[in-house]
Amino acid sequence: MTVRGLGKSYGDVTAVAGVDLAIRRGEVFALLGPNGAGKTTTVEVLEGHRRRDRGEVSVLGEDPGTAGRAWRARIGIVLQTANDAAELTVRESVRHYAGYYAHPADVDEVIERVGLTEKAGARVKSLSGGQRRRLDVALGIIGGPELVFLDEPTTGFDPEARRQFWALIRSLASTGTTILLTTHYLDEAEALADRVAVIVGGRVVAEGTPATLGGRSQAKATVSWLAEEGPRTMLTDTPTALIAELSRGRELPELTVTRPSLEDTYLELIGETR
Ligand SMILES: Nc1ncnc2c1ncn2[C@@H]1O[C@H](COP(=O)(O)OP(=O)(O)OP(=O)(O)O)[C@@H](O)[C@H]1O
Repeated sequence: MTVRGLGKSYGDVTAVAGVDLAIRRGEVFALLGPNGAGKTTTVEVLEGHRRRDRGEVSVLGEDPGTAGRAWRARIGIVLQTANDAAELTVRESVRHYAGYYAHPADVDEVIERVGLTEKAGARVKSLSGGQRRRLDVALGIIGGPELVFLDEPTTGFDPEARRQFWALIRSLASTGTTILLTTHYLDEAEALADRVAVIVGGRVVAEGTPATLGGRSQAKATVSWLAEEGPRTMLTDTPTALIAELSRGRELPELTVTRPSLEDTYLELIGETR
Protein backbone atom coordinates (compact mmCIF):
# COMPACT_ATOMS: atom_id res chain seq x y z
CA MET A 1 0.00 0.00 0.00
CA THR A 2 1.48 3.33 -0.99
CA VAL A 3 0.22 6.81 -0.30
CA ARG A 4 1.90 9.87 -1.78
CA GLY A 5 0.97 13.47 -1.08
CA LEU A 6 -2.53 12.61 0.17
CA GLY A 7 -4.61 15.71 0.88
CA LYS A 8 -8.19 16.21 2.00
CA SER A 9 -10.08 19.24 3.27
CA TYR A 10 -13.58 19.64 4.62
CA GLY A 11 -14.49 23.19 3.64
CA ASP A 12 -11.94 25.38 5.39
CA VAL A 13 -10.59 22.57 7.56
CA THR A 14 -7.53 20.81 6.20
CA ALA A 15 -7.82 17.31 7.64
CA VAL A 16 -4.94 15.68 5.73
CA ALA A 17 -2.14 17.87 4.42
CA GLY A 18 0.22 15.70 2.39
CA VAL A 19 0.53 12.24 3.91
CA ASP A 20 3.08 9.74 2.56
CA LEU A 21 3.01 6.11 3.68
CA ALA A 22 4.37 2.82 2.43
CA ILE A 23 2.96 -0.27 4.09
CA ARG A 24 4.26 -3.68 3.10
CA ARG A 25 2.24 -6.83 2.65
CA GLY A 26 1.97 -8.82 5.85
CA GLU A 27 2.92 -5.86 8.01
CA VAL A 28 1.05 -4.62 11.09
CA PHE A 29 1.14 -0.85 10.81
CA ALA A 30 -0.23 1.55 13.45
CA LEU A 31 -1.30 5.14 12.87
CA LEU A 32 -0.91 7.25 15.98
CA GLY A 33 -1.84 10.86 16.56
CA PRO A 34 -3.90 13.19 18.71
CA ASN A 35 -7.63 13.73 18.23
CA GLY A 36 -8.36 15.47 14.96
CA ALA A 37 -4.93 14.66 13.47
CA GLY A 38 -6.40 13.17 10.31
CA LYS A 39 -6.07 9.44 10.99
CA THR A 40 -9.69 8.50 10.35
CA THR A 41 -9.83 10.61 7.19
CA THR A 42 -6.66 8.94 5.90
CA VAL A 43 -7.99 5.47 6.67
CA GLU A 44 -11.36 6.24 5.07
CA VAL A 45 -9.61 7.26 1.85
CA LEU A 46 -7.61 4.01 1.89
CA GLU A 47 -10.81 2.02 2.45
CA GLY A 48 -12.42 3.69 -0.53
CA HIS A 49 -15.02 5.36 1.68
CA ARG A 50 -13.92 8.92 1.19
CA ARG A 51 -12.79 10.88 -1.86
CA ARG A 52 -9.42 12.56 -1.66
CA ASP A 53 -8.64 16.03 -2.96
CA ARG A 54 -5.12 15.18 -4.08
CA GLY A 55 -2.34 12.63 -3.97
CA GLU A 56 -1.76 9.12 -5.22
CA VAL A 57 -3.05 6.08 -3.38
CA SER A 58 -2.57 2.43 -4.21
CA VAL A 59 -4.08 -0.27 -1.98
CA LEU A 60 -3.55 -3.92 -3.01
CA GLY A 61 -2.45 -2.55 -6.36
CA GLU A 62 -5.55 -0.46 -7.05
CA ASP A 63 -6.81 3.05 -6.52
CA PRO A 64 -9.48 2.80 -3.78
CA GLY A 65 -11.30 5.74 -5.39
CA THR A 66 -12.14 3.69 -8.47
CA ALA A 67 -11.66 0.05 -7.40
CA GLY A 68 -14.68 -2.24 -7.73
CA ARG A 69 -16.30 -5.14 -5.93
CA ALA A 70 -13.50 -7.63 -6.49
CA TRP A 71 -11.07 -5.29 -4.75
CA ARG A 72 -13.52 -4.59 -1.94
CA ALA A 73 -13.78 -8.33 -1.24
CA ARG A 74 -10.01 -8.40 -0.63
CA ILE A 75 -10.14 -5.89 2.20
CA GLY A 76 -11.77 -6.23 5.62
CA ILE A 77 -13.04 -3.34 7.66
CA VAL A 78 -13.70 -3.92 11.32
CA LEU A 79 -16.61 -1.69 12.20
CA GLN A 80 -18.55 -1.37 15.42
CA THR A 81 -21.42 -3.85 15.25
CA ALA A 82 -24.64 -2.27 14.10
CA ASN A 83 -27.28 -2.35 16.81
CA ASP A 84 -29.95 -3.65 14.47
CA ALA A 85 -28.27 -7.06 14.52
CA ALA A 86 -28.75 -7.37 18.28
CA GLU A 87 -31.49 -10.00 18.02
CA LEU A 88 -29.43 -12.28 15.78
CA THR A 89 -27.14 -14.90 17.25
CA VAL A 90 -23.39 -14.70 16.73
CA ARG A 91 -23.52 -17.46 14.11
CA GLU A 92 -26.47 -15.90 12.26
CA SER A 93 -24.72 -12.58 12.21
CA VAL A 94 -21.49 -14.01 10.78
CA ARG A 95 -23.46 -16.11 8.27
CA HIS A 96 -25.35 -13.02 7.17
CA TYR A 97 -22.09 -11.19 6.43
CA ALA A 98 -20.69 -14.25 4.68
CA GLY A 99 -23.55 -13.83 2.19
CA TYR A 100 -21.97 -10.61 0.92
CA TYR A 101 -18.93 -12.46 -0.44
CA ALA A 102 -18.51 -14.80 -3.36
CA HIS A 103 -15.91 -16.90 -1.52
CA PRO A 104 -16.34 -16.41 2.22
CA ALA A 105 -14.39 -18.30 4.85
CA ASP A 106 -16.13 -21.03 6.86
CA VAL A 107 -18.50 -19.44 9.39
CA ASP A 108 -17.72 -21.75 12.31
CA GLU A 109 -13.99 -21.60 11.63
CA VAL A 110 -14.04 -17.80 11.81
CA ILE A 111 -16.10 -17.90 15.02
CA GLU A 112 -13.52 -20.29 16.47
CA ARG A 113 -10.67 -18.07 15.36
CA VAL A 114 -12.02 -15.07 17.24
CA GLY A 115 -12.69 -17.22 20.31
CA LEU A 116 -16.50 -17.08 20.27
CA THR A 117 -17.32 -20.75 19.73
CA GLU A 118 -19.03 -21.00 23.11
CA LYS A 119 -21.10 -17.95 22.26
CA ALA A 120 -22.02 -19.00 18.70
CA GLY A 121 -25.66 -19.54 19.64
CA ALA A 122 -25.95 -16.49 21.91
CA ARG A 123 -27.74 -13.35 20.82
CA VAL A 124 -25.49 -10.44 19.89
CA LYS A 125 -27.17 -8.21 22.47
CA SER A 126 -26.08 -10.57 25.27
CA LEU A 127 -22.35 -10.24 24.49
CA SER A 128 -19.94 -8.26 26.64
CA GLY A 129 -18.13 -5.31 25.06
CA GLY A 130 -14.99 -7.39 24.46
CA GLN A 131 -16.96 -10.25 22.94
CA ARG A 132 -18.75 -7.83 20.64
CA ARG A 133 -15.45 -6.51 19.35
CA ARG A 134 -14.42 -10.11 18.64
CA LEU A 135 -17.62 -10.47 16.67
CA ASP A 136 -16.75 -7.25 14.82
CA VAL A 137 -13.43 -8.84 13.86
CA ALA A 138 -15.23 -12.00 12.73
CA LEU A 139 -17.46 -9.88 10.48
CA GLY A 140 -14.41 -8.03 9.18
CA ILE A 141 -12.53 -11.21 8.25
CA ILE A 142 -15.35 -13.52 7.04
CA GLY A 143 -14.54 -12.53 3.46
CA GLY A 144 -10.95 -13.80 3.88
CA PRO A 145 -9.34 -10.38 3.40
CA GLU A 146 -5.68 -9.78 2.56
CA LEU A 147 -5.78 -6.43 4.35
CA VAL A 148 -7.71 -5.51 7.49
CA PHE A 149 -8.46 -2.03 8.82
CA LEU A 150 -8.95 -1.71 12.57
CA ASP A 151 -10.01 1.63 14.01
CA GLU A 152 -9.28 1.99 17.74
CA PRO A 153 -10.11 -1.65 18.30
CA THR A 154 -9.72 -1.93 22.08
CA THR A 155 -11.24 1.31 23.34
CA GLY A 156 -13.15 0.55 26.53
CA PHE A 157 -11.60 -2.88 27.11
CA ASP A 158 -10.44 -4.10 30.49
CA PRO A 159 -6.73 -5.02 30.63
CA GLU A 160 -7.30 -8.75 30.30
CA ALA A 161 -9.68 -8.34 27.35
CA ARG A 162 -7.08 -6.14 25.65
CA ARG A 163 -4.39 -8.81 26.02
CA GLN A 164 -6.76 -11.41 24.60
CA PHE A 165 -7.66 -9.14 21.72
CA TRP A 166 -3.98 -8.52 20.97
CA ALA A 167 -3.46 -12.27 20.76
CA LEU A 168 -6.29 -12.42 18.23
CA ILE A 169 -4.72 -9.66 16.12
CA ARG A 170 -1.33 -11.37 16.30
CA SER A 171 -2.81 -14.65 15.13
CA LEU A 172 -4.43 -12.81 12.23
CA ALA A 173 -1.11 -11.20 11.38
CA SER A 174 0.69 -14.54 11.59
CA THR A 175 -1.39 -15.81 8.68
CA GLY A 176 0.07 -13.05 6.50
CA THR A 177 -2.84 -10.61 6.69
CA THR A 178 -1.75 -6.98 6.43
CA ILE A 179 -3.20 -4.90 9.25
CA LEU A 180 -3.63 -1.15 9.47
CA LEU A 181 -4.59 -0.07 12.93
CA THR A 182 -5.34 3.28 14.51
CA THR A 183 -4.98 3.54 18.24
CA HIS A 184 -4.55 5.99 21.09
CA TYR A 185 -2.83 3.37 23.22
CA LEU A 186 0.93 3.48 22.87
CA ASP A 187 1.36 0.12 24.58
CA GLU A 188 -0.98 -1.35 21.99
CA ALA A 189 1.11 0.02 19.14
CA GLU A 190 4.22 -1.31 20.84
CA ALA A 191 2.70 -4.75 21.39
CA LEU A 192 1.30 -5.19 17.90
CA ALA A 193 2.89 -2.99 15.29
CA ASP A 194 5.93 -3.72 13.14
CA ARG A 195 5.99 -0.03 12.27
CA VAL A 196 4.14 3.08 13.37
CA ALA A 197 3.55 6.53 11.91
CA VAL A 198 2.65 9.55 14.00
CA ILE A 199 0.26 11.98 12.32
CA VAL A 200 -0.11 15.52 13.63
CA GLY A 201 -2.06 18.27 11.87
CA GLY A 202 -2.62 16.09 8.81
CA ARG A 203 1.07 15.24 8.28
CA VAL A 204 3.31 12.32 9.18
CA VAL A 205 5.81 13.74 11.68
CA ALA A 206 7.63 10.50 12.47
CA GLU A 207 7.72 6.95 11.26
CA GLY A 208 9.62 3.86 12.30
CA THR A 209 9.55 0.75 14.42
CA PRO A 210 8.16 1.24 17.92
CA ALA A 211 11.67 0.66 19.29
CA THR A 212 13.39 3.31 17.16
CA LEU A 213 10.68 5.94 16.67
CA GLY A 214 11.95 9.48 17.06
CA GLY A 215 15.49 8.31 17.89
CA ARG A 216 14.20 6.45 20.92
CA SER A 217 16.76 3.66 20.86
CA GLN A 218 19.59 6.21 20.94
CA ALA A 219 18.07 8.31 23.70
CA LYS A 220 20.00 8.68 26.93
CA ALA A 221 19.18 6.38 29.81
CA THR A 222 17.98 7.77 33.11
CA VAL A 223 19.72 6.20 36.10
CA SER A 224 18.07 6.81 39.47
CA TRP A 225 19.01 5.59 42.91
CA LEU A 226 18.80 6.55 46.55
CA ALA A 227 22.06 8.16 47.66
CA GLU A 228 22.88 8.93 51.29
CA GLU A 229 21.93 12.55 50.73
CA GLY A 230 18.64 11.64 49.03
CA PRO A 231 17.24 10.52 45.65
CA ARG A 232 19.57 11.09 42.68
CA THR A 233 18.98 10.96 38.92
CA MET A 234 21.51 11.11 36.08
CA LEU A 235 21.17 11.02 32.30
CA THR A 236 23.80 8.96 30.51
CA ASP A 237 24.73 7.24 27.25
CA THR A 238 26.61 4.56 29.19
CA PRO A 239 24.48 3.35 32.11
CA THR A 240 26.52 0.20 32.73
CA ALA A 241 29.73 2.16 33.18
CA LEU A 242 28.01 4.77 35.30
CA ILE A 243 26.53 2.19 37.65
CA ALA A 244 29.86 0.36 37.94
CA GLU A 245 31.56 3.63 38.88
CA LEU A 246 28.86 4.69 41.33
CA SER A 247 28.43 1.42 43.12
CA ARG A 248 32.01 0.10 43.32
CA GLY A 249 30.59 -3.29 44.17
CA ARG A 250 28.06 -2.02 46.73
CA GLU A 251 24.31 -2.22 46.29
CA LEU A 252 22.74 1.02 45.12
CA PRO A 253 19.38 1.22 46.88
CA GLU A 254 16.29 1.70 44.67
CA LEU A 255 18.36 1.58 41.49
CA THR A 256 16.45 1.91 38.20
CA VAL A 257 17.62 2.40 34.62
CA THR A 258 14.99 3.65 32.19
CA ARG A 259 14.81 4.83 28.58
CA PRO A 260 12.02 7.00 27.23
CA SER A 261 8.88 4.93 26.74
CA LEU A 262 7.09 5.00 23.40
CA GLU A 263 4.59 7.27 25.14
CA ASP A 264 7.34 9.69 26.24
CA THR A 265 8.68 9.79 22.69
CA TYR A 266 5.20 10.22 21.25
CA LEU A 267 4.31 13.07 23.60
CA GLU A 268 7.57 14.80 22.75
CA LEU A 269 6.93 14.39 19.02
CA ILE A 270 3.40 15.78 19.13
CA GLY A 271 4.46 18.58 21.48
CA GLU A 272 7.29 19.70 19.16
CA THR A 273 5.15 19.78 16.07
CA ARG A 274 2.15 21.66 17.41
N1 LIG B 1 -17.08 14.77 7.87
C1 LIG B 1 -16.36 15.82 8.28
N2 LIG B 1 -16.77 17.07 8.04
C2 LIG B 1 -16.05 18.13 8.45
N3 LIG B 1 -14.88 18.04 9.12
C3 LIG B 1 -14.42 16.83 9.40
C4 LIG B 1 -15.13 15.64 9.01
N4 LIG B 1 -14.43 14.56 9.43
C5 LIG B 1 -13.33 15.04 10.05
N5 LIG B 1 -13.32 16.40 10.04
C6 LIG B 1 -12.25 17.26 10.60
O1 LIG B 1 -11.02 16.86 9.99
C7 LIG B 1 -9.97 16.83 10.96
C8 LIG B 1 -9.36 15.44 11.02
O2 LIG B 1 -10.30 14.53 11.55
P1 LIG B 1 -10.08 12.97 11.65
O3 LIG B 1 -11.37 12.38 12.11
O4 LIG B 1 -9.51 12.47 10.39
O5 LIG B 1 -8.97 12.87 12.81
P2 LIG B 1 -8.52 11.65 13.71
O6 LIG B 1 -7.04 11.71 13.74
O7 LIG B 1 -9.13 10.41 13.24
O8 LIG B 1 -9.10 12.04 15.14
P3 LIG B 1 -9.58 11.10 16.38
O9 LIG B 1 -8.35 10.56 17.00
O10 LIG B 1 -10.27 12.10 17.26
O11 LIG B 1 -10.48 10.05 15.82
C9 LIG B 1 -10.59 17.31 12.27
O12 LIG B 1 -10.34 18.70 12.38
C10 LIG B 1 -12.06 17.06 12.09
O13 LIG B 1 -12.84 17.97 12.84
